[in-house]
Amino acid sequence: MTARQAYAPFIRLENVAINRGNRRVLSGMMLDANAGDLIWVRGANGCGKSTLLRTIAGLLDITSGRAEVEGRVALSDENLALEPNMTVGHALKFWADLDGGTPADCDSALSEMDLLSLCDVPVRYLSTGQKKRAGLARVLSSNAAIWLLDEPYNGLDSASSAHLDRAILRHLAAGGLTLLAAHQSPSINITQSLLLDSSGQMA
Ligand SMILES: Nc1ncnc2c1ncn2[C@@H]1O[C@H](COP(=O)(O)OP(=O)(O)OP(=O)(O)O)[C@@H](O)[C@H]1O
Repeated sequence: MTARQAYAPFIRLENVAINRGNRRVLSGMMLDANAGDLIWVRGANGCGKSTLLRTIAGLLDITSGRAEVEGRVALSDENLALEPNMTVGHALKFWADLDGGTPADCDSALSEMDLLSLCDVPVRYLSTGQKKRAGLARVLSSNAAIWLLDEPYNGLDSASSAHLDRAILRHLAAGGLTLLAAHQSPSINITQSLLLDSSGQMA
């Protein structure tokens, strides 16, 4: 959390259930996550990890239970959410502006995700790994207290993974909160893991 964020972030889920279409995808979700926490969300394909992150981001409604999210949220998932025709630099500054970040936040995120040399390249020309790094740079430059990272290491080379780890650690040390959905354990220390079984319940 930076000085610009007045309140400590938290996420509380109490017996949350989420339907998608006519199907119950998640049920019985409980979570109490606070500033400085790194929560690893894990489970088999289709168990509901992305659904959980998208719900906390406010993109999906809960069906029952109680969900409280305090703090600005930034989500990185398979949807890049950067305008394909803008250059990387402009696209990031556009979003940072909306998300409470500054041009300086953008420059440091571009540097951290090794994108400075691609600043003037249209987003649509980026490779898979470069797109992933650009999506993560959007989160890093957002000034959000809560980072929701869906499979953030997929497609990243080892240098970029190490940069991301450092950025997460700095975010946590500054009072941020991170939920990270991944099949592999993160290489940095987690606070707790949230294991979902194949029927979308906490295992
Ligand atoms: N729009 C939708 N309508 C109905 N069902 C959906 C919709 N989107 C996802 N689902 C279903 O919700 C379930 C959970 O999907 P989700 O993407 O959250 O899983 P996941 O754990 O992130 O999977 P993976 O590890 O493969 O990324 C899946 O069974 C999926 O088919």
